[in-house]
Amino acid sequence: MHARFTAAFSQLSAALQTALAPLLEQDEFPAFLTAAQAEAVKQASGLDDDALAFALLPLAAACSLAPVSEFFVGAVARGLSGNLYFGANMEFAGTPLQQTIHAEQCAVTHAWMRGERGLASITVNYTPCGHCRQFMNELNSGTGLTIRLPGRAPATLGDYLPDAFGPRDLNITTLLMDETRHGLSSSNQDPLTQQAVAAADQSHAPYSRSYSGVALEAEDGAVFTGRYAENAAFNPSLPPLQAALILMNLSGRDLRHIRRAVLAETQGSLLTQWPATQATLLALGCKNSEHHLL
Ligand SMILES: O=c1ccn([C@H]2C[C@H](O)[C@@H](CO)O2)c(=O)[nH]1
Ligand SMILES: [Zn+2]
Repeated sequence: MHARFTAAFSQLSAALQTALAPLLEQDEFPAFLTAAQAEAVKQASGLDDDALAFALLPLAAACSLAPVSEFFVGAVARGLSGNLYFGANMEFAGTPLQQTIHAEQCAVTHAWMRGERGLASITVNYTPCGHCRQFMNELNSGTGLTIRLPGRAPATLGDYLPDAFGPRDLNITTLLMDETRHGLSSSNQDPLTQQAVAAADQSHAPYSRSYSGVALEAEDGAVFTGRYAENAAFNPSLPPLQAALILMNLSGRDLRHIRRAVLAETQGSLLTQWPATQATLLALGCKNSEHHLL
């Protein structure tokens, strides 16, 4: 089991420990449970869907990187498939606070990057901040998304975000997690570049149409990709590097072990991710970053 989970795992009920041990002891626990795995864990532990999501929160929070706040937030997103995806907040020393990833953004992006096409609910160990409420209002579940917090009755995003401003106010109909392709391709045959291009092709950038994606190669050869996710209110948008860092962190790898990085983005568009991407990578000790214009 990855060392970050041991303390949280030891606090779980005996039945839940027995049910989760085979998953956590895999060579690389991917920080999500398939619907079938979640069903088996429910059977073995006697927990229902909601109780299981709450019980998993300490494990999700154990994935937090919080050198600034030392405030460890965990989230578990349930996809329409029934899969359960972990999320945790991630802070980056040596960068502006704007580079921070909230636990809710992490869980949502995790689900999206693994091909989930919508969310049913999200369970969080603290009340979601305004920025997260706005970030989640970009999802195709709209204000109907169920939010579960400790000690509160389940409520919807609409309850937590009354009078919401969202994509429809800007006449946008393709929502976050909707299937989308922009027809982007590149003749460059480098595999890492191709992965960054594929991520850009599936990015959510209906406001700027500045599509972008990132591919990271870890020192052990593993590759992590990230798609850009824009938000109707602009500031809660999540850059493509952050999406890739989410998958790398959740895999259990140290973010200071990036061997090579590629940012692919559309040429001549209004926005660019390049300076911020390069700066955050430098703060993580990665000097080997490339900019591929499409
Ligand atoms: O809804 C919230 C509120 C805060 N945080 C994180 C962001 C930052 O890392 C830390 C302190 O705000 O907690 C979240 O993950 N979700
Ligand atoms: Zn937040």
